[in-house]
Amino acid sequence: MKKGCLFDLDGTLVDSLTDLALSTNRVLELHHLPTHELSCYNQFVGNGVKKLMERALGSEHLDILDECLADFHKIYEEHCLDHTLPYPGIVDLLETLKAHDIALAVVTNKPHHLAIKIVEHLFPDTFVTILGQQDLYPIKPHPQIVHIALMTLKKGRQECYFIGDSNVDIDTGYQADMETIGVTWGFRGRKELEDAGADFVVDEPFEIGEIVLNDRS
Ligand SMILES: O=C(O)COP(=O)(O)O
Repeated sequence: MKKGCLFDLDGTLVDSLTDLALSTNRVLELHHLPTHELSCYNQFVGNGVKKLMERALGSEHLDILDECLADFHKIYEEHCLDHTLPYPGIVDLLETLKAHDIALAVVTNKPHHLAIKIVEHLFPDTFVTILGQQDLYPIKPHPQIVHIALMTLKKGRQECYFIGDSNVDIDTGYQADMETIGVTWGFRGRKELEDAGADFVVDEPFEIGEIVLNDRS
């Protein structure tokens, strides 16, 4: 049986799209630029805040990227828990996994301090470690952040699943030589996860529990 799960955050554990989109659109408004529909942000999120802002600005406005990033950090820090909630079934799943002594970690491209703020608020005392984007290591899909999480969990890569909603997550798990579970309720959907080569693709959180607890490897 597997002994640990490494979870992506945005689009996997929590639906954070509205807060990310509203904060980014607020930055665009401050700079008198056109805003984007909420649905566009499904594709903008996943490679960290810098990439999110680059995508929202478009290639013709990258000269103001640093300014916009500073504005985003201020606005999003204040609003990151306005609408952000766990997806239905996630809290039950995490409780089931914990009850079976599965060690849990969050591995996200969201800025580290905000990942901690959101996860500790929505899932207190649930995760052994929460790792977000910081200058100490590259963002996903580079596997270094996974190696740090596994060391903290004191688990080997074959003992854990990497679970996420995007090709970045599946690629991260692949590069770390782990089995991967793609989730379809997040920002990207089944096709992207299958194309990325996910070992499993699930439509409901409880299915993760079934895969992890029935694992015979
Ligand atoms: O900020 C992002 O790019 C999204 O972070 P994620 O790794 O939790 O999907």
